[in-house]
Amino acid sequence: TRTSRPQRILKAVQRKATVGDPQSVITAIDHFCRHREWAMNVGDEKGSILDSVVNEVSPVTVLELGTYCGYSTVRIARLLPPGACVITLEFNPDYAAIARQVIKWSGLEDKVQLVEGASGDWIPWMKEHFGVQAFDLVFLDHWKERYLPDTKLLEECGLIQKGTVLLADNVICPGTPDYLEYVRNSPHYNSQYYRSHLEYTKAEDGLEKSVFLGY
Ligand SMILES: O=C(NCCCCCn1ccc2cnccc21)c1cc(-c2ccc(F)cc2)cc(O)c1O
Ligand SMILES: [Mg+2]
Repeated sequence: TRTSRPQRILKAVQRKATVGDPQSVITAIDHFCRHREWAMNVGDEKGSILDSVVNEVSPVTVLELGTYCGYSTVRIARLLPPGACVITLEFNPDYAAIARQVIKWSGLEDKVQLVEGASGDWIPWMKEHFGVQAFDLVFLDHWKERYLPDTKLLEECGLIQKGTVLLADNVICPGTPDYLEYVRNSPHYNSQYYRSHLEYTKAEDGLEKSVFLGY
């Protein structure tokens, strides 16, 4: 097919969603991915859990690892008060280009900083480049084998402090066994599993919420 799946998702947003209305962007993507083509957005069911964690944490600075088309970026940013922002990292330039347009359509570009690159390269520069002290919330949704090394890197860089909440997608499907073992057995984290389903399917998946307790 000439167009990519992210391009078709953007088309669905431009056809069905209202400019400046984040909820209509979310609804348009969920409808397209449930009824037309599956795609790896966190989706509506796990998305509601994400919403509740964002509301509970009321973060000022959020780090999202894995933007894809910007679906979860929009879900998070729409709940942030003025002055709060989400820094979202995307490795794939084609995904990033689509996400920028989806975020713009939702009218949330002032609350979002989209950065292109690999987590391992960017995390050590976050403090210096963005003037971030520590993140209040980190949403992990990128390469599943990078969840653990990047959590350790965030710790080493002082970007995780007492009270920082890590929320990880796909801890069952595709699965992140080494990450789960780490946060569930570490005395420095208080971890909780939110059982759900893989986006737009009946397969089990879930989110793991881990609160850093300090050293
Ligand atoms: O792979 C997934 N996501 C990651 C995509 C690539 C991220 C690349 N990337 C972005 C930022 C970044 C920074 N540094 C390095 C790399 C970086 C994913 C997969 C499934 C899935 C797929 C098939 C299936 F049969 C069942 C489930 C479901 C999900 O919800 C997912 O999230
Ligand atoms: Mg995911």
